[in-house]
Amino acid sequence: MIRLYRFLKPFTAMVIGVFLFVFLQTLGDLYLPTLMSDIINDGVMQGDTDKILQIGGLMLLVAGGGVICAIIASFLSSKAAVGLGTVLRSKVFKRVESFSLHEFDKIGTATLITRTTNDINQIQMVTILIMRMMISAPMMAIGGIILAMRRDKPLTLVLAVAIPLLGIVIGLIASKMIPLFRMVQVKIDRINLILREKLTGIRVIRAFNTVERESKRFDEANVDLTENYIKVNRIMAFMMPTIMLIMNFTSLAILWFGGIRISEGNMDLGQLSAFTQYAMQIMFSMLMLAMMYIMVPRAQAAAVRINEVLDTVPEIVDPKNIKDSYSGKGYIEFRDVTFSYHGAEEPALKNISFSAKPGEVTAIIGSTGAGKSTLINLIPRFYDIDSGSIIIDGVDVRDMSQENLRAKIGFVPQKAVLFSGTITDNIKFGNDGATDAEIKHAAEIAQAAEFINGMDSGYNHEIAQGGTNVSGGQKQRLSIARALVRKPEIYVFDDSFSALDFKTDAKLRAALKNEIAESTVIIVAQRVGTVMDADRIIVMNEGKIAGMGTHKELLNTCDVYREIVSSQLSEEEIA
Ligand SMILES: Nc1ncnc2c1ncn2[C@@H]1O[C@H](COP(=O)(O)OP(=O)(O)OP(=O)(O)O)[C@@H](O)[C@H]1O
Repeated sequence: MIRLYRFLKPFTAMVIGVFLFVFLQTLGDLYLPTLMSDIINDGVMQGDTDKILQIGGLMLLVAGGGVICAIIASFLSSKAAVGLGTVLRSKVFKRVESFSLHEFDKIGTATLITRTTNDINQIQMVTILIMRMMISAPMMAIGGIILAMRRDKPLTLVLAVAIPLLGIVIGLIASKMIPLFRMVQVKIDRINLILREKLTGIRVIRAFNTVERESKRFDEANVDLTENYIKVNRIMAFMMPTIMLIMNFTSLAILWFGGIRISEGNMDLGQLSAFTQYAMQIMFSMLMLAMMYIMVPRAQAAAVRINEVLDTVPEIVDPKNIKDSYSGKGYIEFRDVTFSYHGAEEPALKNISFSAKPGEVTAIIGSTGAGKSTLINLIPRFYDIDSGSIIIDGVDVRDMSQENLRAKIGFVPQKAVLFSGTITDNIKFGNDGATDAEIKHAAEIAQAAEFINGMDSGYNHEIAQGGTNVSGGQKQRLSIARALVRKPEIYVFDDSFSALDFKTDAKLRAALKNEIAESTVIIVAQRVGTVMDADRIIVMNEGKIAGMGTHKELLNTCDVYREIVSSQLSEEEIA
């Protein structure tokens, strides 16, 4: 956790302020019992009203000052802790943004959300506690002991018994509570994971009537977390009365033995009253230390998880010496590329070699799981390859900056993703500087203009979160328009026409032909009709290239292609 406190630097003045005001408040708290002793001995016992008023006034002043210090310390500590939380959230978010897909696969989205929200909240809460108690608890404990001893040494024997006893009880309770608190984060992760999966898959759950089964799964995780909290609270419920019992017995013992000492003439009433208050302050400070002792490990567990994210070095980073002299505009070359997903036994792609140049359409076809999406995900360097090289415009993608590389590409993913905002916002996502005319033109080419114009607010139509208020085919067309408006050198369409009917698919491809004639186009498709006219068709099979050539060439040379074609087209169409 200490490591995270480096981010408190911008709030140094506030932290110093907290320490200062807590120090002053604690001084006041320690001074009050002495004043109480004076008011009893010099005022009440003597019947001196002036003294009572004088010391009473001073007590009010000290107490009032203490309250003001406490308010200021509370304000500053909250501000510094919330500031720390903001910085941490932003750092974690930035780090997560730089993750390659491999890190997302490895860490998991649900836990990244818990770490950015719940874990950072823990740190925030405990930071307030630490700032407030780090100074006051030890100061009150040590100061209280010294001042109590000054009042009456023999009576401190009562404390010599009570304090270790309290220490043992708190230690025992904490040892049971800390592991339970540590488990909380893991269980919240699980709830988030289930919740996320359920909410995104709600349609499938309803369609397959598995609402009850899924509710049960959620309930199990929920009950698990609840039971954990119940265990914590059970211990807490036991802790508070036990501690109060020890404290009350201590008061009783002090009054008992103090009474004896007063009757023997070794102590006066004022001293006894001050002693009792110091004893309570000592015990109270021990309680504060115990709270820290219990809360800090929980925050520590959260800190470890946050540091894990901050320390994760993304697999894909920009090289030190970025090469930015390109020898072309959109030339792609795969040289003997082999790639495996982490943890996979077999490479997903083996010895892939091909090239594509501007003005050409390269289509990739193959059965599901053949490695088509994997192949095109390597072009924007979503993953790094095991061996071989991917050269774009004469430069290895690993030698380019990710920004420059991706600026060359208009990527239309297999699963169209839209963001909340208007249709214009979503298309503009591809190019912030796009004019209204360019946006409209892109929509027309993508065959989206018709349905956009049919909407009440047209281009200002609000897309719901996750694009749930447009159809699958509309989503695909909007994500194609988003790529078009970018006017990139390379277009990558990952099965982006699959949700379109044959007519729209054909119209879209015809419109695209003129629009992107100068660019390098890579199209992944399942339909033979979509790839037939391509300049080059790559047939993928089990991660390898099974054949490459034009439709006609492949019909003669490639069995896999022939099989795909004959499964989709009639004999006449093939001929
Ligand atoms: N993130 C991943 N982690 C591990 N393995 C993966 C991952 N993504 C894909 N795979 C595996 O890699 C292989 C190729 O998958 P890929 O998605 O490239 O196939 P595809 O040809 O695009 O299939 P489809 O046409 O169904 O989209 C499959 O065996 C798949 O299980």
